[in-house]
Amino acid sequence: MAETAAWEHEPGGHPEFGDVILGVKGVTVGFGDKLVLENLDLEVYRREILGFVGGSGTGKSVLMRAILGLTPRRAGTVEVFGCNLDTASGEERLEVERRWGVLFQQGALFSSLNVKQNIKMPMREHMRMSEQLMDELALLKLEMVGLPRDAADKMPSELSGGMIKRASLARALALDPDLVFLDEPTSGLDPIGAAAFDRLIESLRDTLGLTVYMVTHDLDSLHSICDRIAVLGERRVLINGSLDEIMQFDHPWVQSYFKGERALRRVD
Ligand SMILES: Nc1ncnc2c1ncn2[C@@H]1O[C@H](COP(=O)(O)OP(=O)(O)OP(=O)(O)O)[C@@H](O)[C@H]1O
Repeated sequence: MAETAAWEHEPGGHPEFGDVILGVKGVTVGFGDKLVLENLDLEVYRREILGFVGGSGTGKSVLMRAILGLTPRRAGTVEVFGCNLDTASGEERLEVERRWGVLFQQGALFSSLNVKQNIKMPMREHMRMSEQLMDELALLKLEMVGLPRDAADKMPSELSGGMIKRASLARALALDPDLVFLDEPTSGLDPIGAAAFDRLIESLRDTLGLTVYMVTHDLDSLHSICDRIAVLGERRVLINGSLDEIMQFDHPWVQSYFKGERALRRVD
């Protein structure tokens, strides 16, 4: 894993969870005359699994893309590993990018590359390594996410939905990141596949010390692996806290989401 910067050991983190790995302050994003996010604040702490929820179209993906620098912000700052992404030099920004991995909603594997080539892409982009070393590392990542070796030579079109998610996660882990962004990692998986994927995320957090930012609609994931939940609504984070704290929060969307018919039908 990459070395941690000195600032990360400085005091000032969350009393329960630890240092701030991702700090979003006053972020505003809009398209034309429509504001999607306004003056939004959010912190993500070291080694936690943060579940990020909100109604459809509230801006969860937009926020993730704004943090990653793929969608422009109209205001606000984003600090990752203590590095302000607006004032960072090109080299500092690259260093931050080497320390995060991203799993996009549809997996977003390159359809013309096989699984191994997909996993090697970030290595090729960011590191200078021999082809043989990249091959070996790619196979290691496959093993980490529970895919068989022979998946390496398969094209994305030959994979099941669950295998695509795992292959995409293997690519997100290619550079041994400290922070991973997961956009609806269990969507499209059957309940058994989704539960297995949850366990995988949790065990990677435990063994690799990852910090996980996970956009999800999956009530089971929120219940079973998230340490903290943030709820997006009305263009900002309405509340963040433990599941119990969120469930006490008197807001119509929160109440119907966490205590509605589907929530009550969940079997623990
Ligand atoms: N590039 C864009 N141009 C214009 N509008 C956009 C763009 N990207 C997103 N939006 C709008 O921003 C709003 C938030 O979209 P976003 O995809 O972030 O929602 P979401 O919370 O992730 O929804 P879901 O849970 O359904 O995936 C939507 O109204 C969407 O149409």
